[in-house]
Amino acid sequence: MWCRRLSHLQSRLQDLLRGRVTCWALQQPNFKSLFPLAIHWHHTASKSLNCVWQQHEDHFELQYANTVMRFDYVWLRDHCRSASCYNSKTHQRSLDTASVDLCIQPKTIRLDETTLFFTWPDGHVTRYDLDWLVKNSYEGQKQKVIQPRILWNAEIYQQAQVPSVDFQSFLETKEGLKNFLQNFLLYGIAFVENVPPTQEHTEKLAERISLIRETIYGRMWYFTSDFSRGDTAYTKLALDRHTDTTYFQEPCGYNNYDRAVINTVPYDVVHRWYTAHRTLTIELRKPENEFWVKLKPGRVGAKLKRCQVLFIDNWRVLHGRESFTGYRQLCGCYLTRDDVLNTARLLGLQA
Ligand SMILES: C[N+](C)(C)CCCC[C@H](N)C(=O)O
Ligand SMILES: O=C(O)CCC(=O)C(=O)O
Ligand SMILES: [Fe+2]
Repeated sequence: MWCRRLSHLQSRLQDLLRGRVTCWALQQPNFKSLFPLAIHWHHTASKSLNCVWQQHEDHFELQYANTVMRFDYVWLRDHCRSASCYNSKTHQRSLDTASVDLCIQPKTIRLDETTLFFTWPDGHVTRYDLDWLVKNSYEGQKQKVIQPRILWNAEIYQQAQVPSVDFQSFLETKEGLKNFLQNFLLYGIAFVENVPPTQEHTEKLAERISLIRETIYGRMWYFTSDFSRGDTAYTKLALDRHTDTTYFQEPCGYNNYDRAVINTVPYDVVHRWYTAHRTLTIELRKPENEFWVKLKPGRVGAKLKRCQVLFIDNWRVLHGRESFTGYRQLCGCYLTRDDVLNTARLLGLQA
């Protein structure tokens, strides 16, 4: 139902009379009864369509599917999907965006069934399906359900009883992989159980969902407290919660240990940063925000036992450890975010 405040319609009417609004397609017969003047409306679509548009000086306004959308004219020209503007095989734009006149306006706009046709001054015709416009408009995107995320603390996560996925099911079934990724996207961590405790099997798991990112620590890292690298990770010391590789141009996430000297901002901004850092750290160190996992050892003595693999989204969850004694070896790798999200999307998940 297109029901605007009367004052709004009157101001629109004044626009109309001043020639600023060039056309409407209105399917509300009762609309005319609001105004004494007879106004000529383009009834170019089936009555049930209920689609109204206005061509303003600097944008195109469309009301359809209970959404009021506003489109820039350069945008409407730039997103043309005609054969000369768009390669439908590669889904790539052929049109040179920089060639579009920034003051472009359509010469005519026509609605035929559910397609809007824009004819540009050079005669080029761009067609848009109404549903495509809703889906790809700024206003339509705002309504889109974004990937749900569950914010949790230790209690919430424990109570959620999030099931782990079995190694075999993860590797061999779409269902197992999808369930794992669904949990990973919802919580930012997810477990695979029953994994043979070898680097090869861990690598196989990782490659199931992503490319493995090679770094200065190697492709798959297999490390222990031998200080083979000049880093606390290669000791028995505790590690406070953190994320890794904050010193990379494409870090996994931020980390206090590795933070370099702050010398890019003046002292007063530095102090504001420390205050914000303190607020964050207090929150992060609240016991209720710590979820402790005792990773099952894959090897006890000479006996190999199946273990579990934990995947962490470094943009959502930090990791750390307690100090320990005895021999401990950890195997893992860094995954590329784009590829994890791509695998999730290929399985139909919102990521
Ligand atoms: C051992 N492993 C490769 C997993 C991590 C090494 C990370 C070292 C550094 N402190 C950082 O947080 O980036
Ligand atoms: O030893 C662990 O459990 C984690 C070590 C760590 O955080 C790291 O290597 O970055
Ligand atoms: Fe780490």
